Amino acid sequence: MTTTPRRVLVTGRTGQVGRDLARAAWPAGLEPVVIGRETLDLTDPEAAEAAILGGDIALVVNTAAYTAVDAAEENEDLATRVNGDGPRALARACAAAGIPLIHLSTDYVFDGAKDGPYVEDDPVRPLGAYGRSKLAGEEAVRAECARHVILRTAWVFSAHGKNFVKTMLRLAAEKPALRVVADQHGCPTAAHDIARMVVEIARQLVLEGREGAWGTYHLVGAGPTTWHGFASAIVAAQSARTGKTPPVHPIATADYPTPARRPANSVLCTDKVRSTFGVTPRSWTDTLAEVLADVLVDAPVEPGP
Ligand SMILES: NC(=O)C1=CN([C@@H]2O[C@H](COP(=O)(O)OP(=O)(O)OC[C@H]3O[C@@H](n4cnc5c(N)ncnc54)[C@H](OP(=O)(O)O)[C@@H]3O)[C@@H](O)[C@H]2O)C=CC1
Ligand SMILES: Cc1cn([C@H]2C[C@H](O)[C@@H](COP(=O)(O)OP(=O)(O)O[C@H]3O[C@@H](C)C(=O)[C@@H](O)[C@H]3O)O2)c(=O)[nH]c1=O
Ligand SMILES: [Mg+2]
Repeated sequence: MTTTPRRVLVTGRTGQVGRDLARAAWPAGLEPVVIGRETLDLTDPEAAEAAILGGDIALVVNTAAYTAVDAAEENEDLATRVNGDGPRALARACAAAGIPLIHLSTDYVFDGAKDGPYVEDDPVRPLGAYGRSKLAGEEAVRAECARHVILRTAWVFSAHGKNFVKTMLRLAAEKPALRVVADQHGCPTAAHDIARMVVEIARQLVLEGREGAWGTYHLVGAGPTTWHGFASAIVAAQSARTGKTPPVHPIATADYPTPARRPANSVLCTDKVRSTFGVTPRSWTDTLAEVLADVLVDAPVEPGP
């Protein structure tokens, strides 16, 4: 006997996580419907209703967001409309349709002053406009849709889109040396690893009808590092292929001025998501190797002069 698969609406089709959710291995009972801005612009609350109500949807996964951290300082209104008001409209529509919402958030809701990994109920205090806008989204989701799973992830990388890995590959090809901050600690996370775990959580919520696990979870790659540590690993892997090894100099945050302030420590503890959903985030060193292989197949990085 076959049953009709349950439809899971995924936003952010062109984004890192949305793209990998489209490519992920979904169980037979779930059918991802991955949509982009042209179908659901998060700044249009009526679009959220239209996409969810009457769409025969069993779950929504919201990966779409305004993610330009520095630009958000000058565009906080737009960032807040996309990251705060957009999720509010989605959450309202989910509640009206009687379905749960998985919503992605960020380590940048924390101020970075904690000594040690952040747990889910640690106090939040974003340092910048992007973090404030994402915090507004978390609060709106909690207020509007009781059946929610908020997943805070961090330092997302993939072979596609804009991310730190792609930036470092480009700089390593162009520059004789790199300078990267060594006093900001966090957890690099591969988009395909997020996608794999989101699918498993979706399976439990929809196919097992799991109730009672609603709330906020940290979901990041295993193995804390610094941006300098991350950059060094990227460049080392790259130089094994190109034979070029530009040095990666550790610098202080003060020596790399940016419009947005970033947390000095945003290492997240993943015990809660592991014990609740039985998912195990993979080491970023392993997933980095997979992403680099993908980058080089898709768009070989030119060697520098
Ligand atoms: N990237 C990172 O390092 C981190 C990301 N996160 C969170 O994880 C989630 C996924 O991030 P990631 O995949 O990297 O994001 P990307 O920046 O790769 O993609 C963002 C997506 O959001 C879409 N989007 C932007 N504005 C709108 C809008 N007004 N209406 C509809 N869609 C819109 C973009 O569409 P378009 O192509 O049309 O612009 C794109 O598909 C986000 O919630 C983000 O805040 C959390 C921690 C780290
Ligand atoms: C390019 C470059 C950056 N840096 C620093 C700047 C900054 O402190 C750090 C990371 O820079 P990026 O701008 O790539 O990363 P950033 O945009 O801060 O990445 C963040 O994006 C949002 C969406 C999130 O939610 C966060 O989890 C996080 O992934 O590296 C250097 O030190 N040297 C360099 O050459
Ligand atoms: Mg950035």
